[in-house]
Amino acid sequence: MTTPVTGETTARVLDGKATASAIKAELRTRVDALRAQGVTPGLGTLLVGEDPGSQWYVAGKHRDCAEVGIASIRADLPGDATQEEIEAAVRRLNEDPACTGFIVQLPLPKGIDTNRVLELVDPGKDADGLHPTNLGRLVLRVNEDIDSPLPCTPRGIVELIERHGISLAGKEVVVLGRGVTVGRPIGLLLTRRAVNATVTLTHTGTKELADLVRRADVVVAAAGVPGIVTGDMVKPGAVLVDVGVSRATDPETGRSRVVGDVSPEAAEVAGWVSPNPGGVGPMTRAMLLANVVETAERALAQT
Ligand SMILES: Nc1nc2c(c(=O)[nH]1)N[C@@H](CN(C=O)c1ccc(C(=O)N[C@@H](CCC(=O)O)C(=O)O)cc1)CN2
Repeated sequence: MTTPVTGETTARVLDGKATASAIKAELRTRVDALRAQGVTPGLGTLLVGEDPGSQWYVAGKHRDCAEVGIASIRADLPGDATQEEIEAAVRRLNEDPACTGFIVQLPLPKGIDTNRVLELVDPGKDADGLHPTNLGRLVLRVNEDIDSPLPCTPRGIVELIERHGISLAGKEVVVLGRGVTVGRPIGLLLTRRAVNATVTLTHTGTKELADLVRRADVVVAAAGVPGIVTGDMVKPGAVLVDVGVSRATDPETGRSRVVGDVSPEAAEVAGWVSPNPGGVGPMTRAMLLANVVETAERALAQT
């Protein structure tokens, strides 16, 4: 038997913007302490191509860095950059002492071997927590502290839920989507002893999706399918975390807007819901900063 997280009919908001702001204020203090000891954390970004979304995300990451006192290093390559040119840029960031952590903005252009690029990143500088070594630690360290970066979006989702006073221990979580940045790693994080949730990972081959979602105390919707979580699929009081980022033109304004995986009716049945935008996105950005600060703190502790 599972218990709904709340019994209310009007969903409360998992406010990612406010939570991210609070985390950034905490990080600012930690960055000041590092700088006082002669260490300036520096985030590098590698952006390939001119995709407007990716450009916007990367610009946001550098604005966030400025806010908390982290230095910024940008490496931008044109959309027709070759595999070799991209790999050379990764090597330069690996070797740059000013860059204490960096990310390769995803997706990379078609034809580029993304796994080969990500595997070249120095695991000690992997600010996204997506290097096989760091993902491997997440697999292996079920019960101990993990002294390496965690994937930003999964970590942000757990923080967002827990900082709203919701315990995940013993909860049934259904995840929609098996992508590398969210769906696959979040189960590893949620099933660590410190969190202790029970997780079902669903994907395009899953049968009876609606029945599985209906049992869930917490739904993490990262399928990238607009409105895939409908009202009839949601247990009253459940926690809905909307990770989907699809784009649609607003019929009233003619402007492009974000459409999530959670339909508006589903949000009415839930106990808690993350707005989209304003939920998981700001938390992803805050967790990237946390990874950079923690890497610098660990390096200082080892000197
Ligand atoms: N190397 C990585 N690439 C990508 C990641 C990632 O974590 N690492 N995730 C996404 C993009 N992403 C960060 O890079 C990201 C997406 C969205 C947001 C965000 O704050 N979104 C806003 C809304 C923005 C809008 O209106 O379009 C929000 O949710 O409020 C931040 C980061 C893929 N690539």
